[in-house]
Amino acid sequence: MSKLRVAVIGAKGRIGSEAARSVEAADDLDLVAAIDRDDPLETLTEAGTQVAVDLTHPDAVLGNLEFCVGHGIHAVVGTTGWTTERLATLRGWLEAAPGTGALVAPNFSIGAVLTMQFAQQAARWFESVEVIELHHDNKADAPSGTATRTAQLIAAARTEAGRPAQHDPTTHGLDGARGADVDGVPVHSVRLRGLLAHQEVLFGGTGETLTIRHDSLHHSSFMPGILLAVRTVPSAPGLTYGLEHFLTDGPAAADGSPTGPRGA
Ligand SMILES: NC(=O)C1=CN([C@@H]2O[C@H](COP(=O)(O)OP(=O)(O)OC[C@H]3O[C@@H](n4cnc5c(N)ncnc54)[C@H](OP(=O)(O)O)[C@@H]3O)[C@@H](O)[C@H]2O)C=CC1
Ligand SMILES: O=C(O)C1=N[C@H](C(=O)O)C[C@H](O)C1
Repeated sequence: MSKLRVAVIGAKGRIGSEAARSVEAADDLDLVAAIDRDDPLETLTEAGTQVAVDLTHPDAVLGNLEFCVGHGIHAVVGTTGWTTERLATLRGWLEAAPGTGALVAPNFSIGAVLTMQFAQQAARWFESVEVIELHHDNKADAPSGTATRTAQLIAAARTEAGRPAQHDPTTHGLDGARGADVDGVPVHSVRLRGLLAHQEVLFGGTGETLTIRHDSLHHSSFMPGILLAVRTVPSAPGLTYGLEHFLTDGPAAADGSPTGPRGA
C-alpha cells in the first residue's frame, strides 16, 4: 500500500517538531513537507500533500486551513483559539470541498480526552465545578483549548440535567480572581516555567469533592493521537471536533495508545 503523504505546518515549534519526527518514523506515512512561519503554503501542493497537520498559532491557523481545504488537503488541527464562529467558517470551507476532512482536536492525548469525558459524566451530579489549567510559560492563549472545551462540555451536561447556574457568593474581589467565565464555569489559568500541560477539574457537592487531574509530562503524550488522526481523517469528510470521534472500542494497543477504525 502506498504511504500517506503528510505535511506538518509549524514544524519548528515545540509540538510541530515532535510531530514531524513521529510522522517520519511511521512506516505507513511519508513526511513530504515540514514548513514553518516563512515558508510558502504552496510547498504543500508542490509536495503532493494528502494530510496537513497544523500546529502553529491561533492567528495563523485559519489562513492555513483555507489554503488546505481549498486545495483538497485533509487537515489535522491541534492549534487552539477556536470559537463557534471560527468553527463555522471552517465548516463552510469544508462544505465547498466535498470529500475533504478536517479534525480539530483541543487535545490529542488520551488522558486529556478521557478527562473531558469523565468531567462531562460527573457534571450532572455536583453543585459546584471549577477548572484549573496549568501550562508552560510560553503559551499564547488562555484559557487553554482543552480547558475551554472541558468547561463547555460540563456546562452542556449541567443544562441537560436541569442544574441551575452556579452559586457565586463573591461581592468583593479583584478582577480575574474568580477566573474566566466559560459558559458559567470558572476557568483558572496558571503559566509556569517547568510545566507542560496539566488540568484539574474540581467538583463539589454536599460533604464531598471530586478532582479529576491529567498531566501531559512530555510532548510524546500527543503523538499517538496525532498519528491516529492523520490515518483516519482521509475517510472522515467534513468537520470533526474532538479526537474522541476517531476512537473505537477495538482492541487496545499494547502501549495503551488510542486505536481507530483503521487499526491505527
Ligand atoms: N491539540 C493538542 O493536543 C495540542 C495543541 N497544541 C497547540 O499547538 C499550537 C502550537 O503550540 P507550540 O508548539 O507549543 O507553539 P510554538 O510557538 O512552539 O510552535 C508554533 C510554531 O508555528 C510557527 N508559526 C507561527 N505562525 C505560522 C504560520 N503562519 N505558518 C507556519 N508556521 C507558523 C511558529 O513560528 P514562530 O516561532 O516564528 O512564531 C512556531 O515555530 C498552540 O496553539 C498549542 O496550544 C500544543 C500541544 C498539544
Ligand atoms: O499549548 C500547549 O502546550 C497545549 N495546548 C493545547 C490546549 O490549549 O489545550 C493542548 C495541551 O494542553 C497543550
